[in-house]
Amino acid sequence: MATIGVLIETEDGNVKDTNFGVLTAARGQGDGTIVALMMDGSAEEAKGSLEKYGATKVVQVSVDGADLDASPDLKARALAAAIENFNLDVLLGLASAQGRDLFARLAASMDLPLASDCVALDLAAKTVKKSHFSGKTFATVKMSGSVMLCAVRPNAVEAQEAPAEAAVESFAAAVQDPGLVRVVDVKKETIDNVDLTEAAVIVTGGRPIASADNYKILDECARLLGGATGASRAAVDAGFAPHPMQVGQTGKTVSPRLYIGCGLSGSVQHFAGMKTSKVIVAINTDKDAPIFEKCDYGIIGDLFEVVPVLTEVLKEKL
Ligand SMILES: Cc1cc2nc3c(=O)[nH]c(=O)nc-3n(C[C@H](O)[C@H](O)[C@H](O)COP(=O)(O)OP(=O)(O)OC[C@H]3O[C@@H](n4cnc5c(N)ncnc54)[C@H](O)[C@@H]3O)c2cc1C
Repeated sequence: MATIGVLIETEDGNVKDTNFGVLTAARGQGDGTIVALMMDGSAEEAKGSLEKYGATKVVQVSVDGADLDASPDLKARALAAAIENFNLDVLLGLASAQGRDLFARLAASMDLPLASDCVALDLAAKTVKKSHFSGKTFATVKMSGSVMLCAVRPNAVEAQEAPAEAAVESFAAAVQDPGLVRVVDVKKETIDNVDLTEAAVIVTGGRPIASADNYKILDECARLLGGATGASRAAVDAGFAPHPMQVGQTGKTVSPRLYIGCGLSGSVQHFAGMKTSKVIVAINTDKDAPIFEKCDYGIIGDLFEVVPVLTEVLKEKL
């Protein structure tokens, strides 16, 4: 039976909600020990939320006197030391920008197999299902090696609570910084939006949105649902939205619980980025639009009429 580690990501010191789906994926797949590894934030503060989703140990990983955020290689080395110290058979984490970077360094430094963008896992069989070719296909991949490294697509596994008792520990890794790369500055996206790749709800506007200002109609609806606003490439190319909002083959890959597409034709390139959404709702004036073949619920109507009504209803109900 495997001992499973989960690398926890935080934002502004708080545990991101998307970690809970990864903890859920880890549960029931090993010997019952789930080690949550934290390299930022506070293990003491995170304990309550992590044990609610099944973590049995929460470990603060550090390197004496070092700023791990400034050296991605040092961070990977510290994580490698933690894997060895806690005898992990598997390490799971988020396939976020940070997770993809760190897991790739870890796999290279430890010469271990890595599967990124996983949407389903069978750790006993050492297989994972992962997205391939911009989401056009899914591959089931068999992994070998002493430790499996898997980065899981945010929201791909639905978070389910399973309360456990977690002990908190500290682990100071005795590792050296190879000094190859140093982060000197970090610039965050300036758009006032929840991170698209981790949002549980996304309201996306296509070409007919017609102006940057009109996105406010979608923003209001998305905010009420605690979600983010996205855009199609046609809308981005027309200058109505910045590229960080683009969903699709050449934009972001997302997997929210609810995806509301407003004025999207349903192109394969757009679907490449959002087809693993749990529920897809389409609003389109054309009853023959291809998107109606691919959605769970379709509304034939003008987004400028439908979305404001939806927003008013949400205001009443929420
Ligand atoms: C290599 C490559 C990569 C690409 N990558 C991406 C990508 O990452 N993301 C992406 O989105 N696209 C991508 N594209 C572009 C893609 O092929 C489509 O052109 C694009 O997705 C179309 O955007 P759209 O659905 O917003 O616009 P349109 O195709 O113009 O569709 C608009 C839809 O809105 C409906 N409509 C019109 N008015 C209203 C209204 N008032 N209310 C409701 N519905 C209305 C219309 O009936 C129509 O179905 C890529 C293309 C290529 C070749």
